[in-house]
Amino acid sequence: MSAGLDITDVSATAGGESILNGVTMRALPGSLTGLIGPNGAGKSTLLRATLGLVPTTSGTITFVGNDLPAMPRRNRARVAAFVEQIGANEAQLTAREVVMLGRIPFQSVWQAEPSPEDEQIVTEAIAAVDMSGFEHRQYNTMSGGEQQRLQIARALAQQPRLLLLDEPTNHLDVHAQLTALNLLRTRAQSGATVLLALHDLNLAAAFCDALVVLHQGRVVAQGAPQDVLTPALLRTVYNVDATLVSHPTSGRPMIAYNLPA
Ligand SMILES: Nc1ncnc2c1ncn2[C@@H]1O[C@H](COP(=O)(O)OP(=O)(O)OP(=O)(O)O)[C@@H](O)[C@H]1O
Repeated sequence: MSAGLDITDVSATAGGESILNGVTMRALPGSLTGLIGPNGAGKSTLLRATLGLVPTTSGTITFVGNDLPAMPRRNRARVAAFVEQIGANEAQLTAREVVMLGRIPFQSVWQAEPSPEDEQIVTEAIAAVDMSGFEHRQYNTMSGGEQQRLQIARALAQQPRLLLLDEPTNHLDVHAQLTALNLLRTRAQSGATVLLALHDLNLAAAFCDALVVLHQGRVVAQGAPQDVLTPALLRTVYNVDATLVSHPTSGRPMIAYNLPA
């Protein structure tokens, strides 16, 4: 058991097919852990299984030793936040109300209004994703990138010890991508365990402390980005020819891709 998220020998099926096959991985507090792998590898299924949203057929999933999928929903929501790939349909809510949803697990059932502390936390989360001017807009009138930033703010407002995000940089422009990943890194540095599925391997290499590679429902590599992102692995998993160089300022790996000749 670690002080973070431990996934041990987890398998899952859907529609009679094996989707996850003996997945064992760990995400530690203080670290940004990237979950990478091609379309259909099982990334979303693994994130959803972690929160008990899809059933598993074997294995254990614990956070700080507690069985996460088995936790009562409200208790789990006090510990773990999830940004799904496609945001939930909060059609009738304003942007601020969407972010306030992150405070619900902490509000008592007889509480009529959010507390001043809730309001403060929500204001800060909205500011952190550069959305302060949009608070009173209807969520369903907002662009994909604006909605994504608000979903990240909602998760931050939950002040989770475990933060799971499925493609959080989807729809974001380059500045917003860097802002979002920087925010997540800061949360990790303050002690949160952050696990995020990413398609952009250059962002994964630039920000993540550790990477877990899923391929056809199995973990095929995990470790530091510079150890995991090899041309051989990228060829096997993504079927691309990759050339690795160092980022001119950070020294982190950067990848140039080509289709195989
Ligand atoms: N309910 C289901 N019934 C049948 N197949 C499913 C179901 N849910 C997921 N799958 C299949 O499981 C596989 C893994 O899906 P998953 O969404 O976890 O992949 P992913 O790695 O997140 O992919 P992407 O990068 O495209 O988002 C896919 O082949 C998908 O079609």
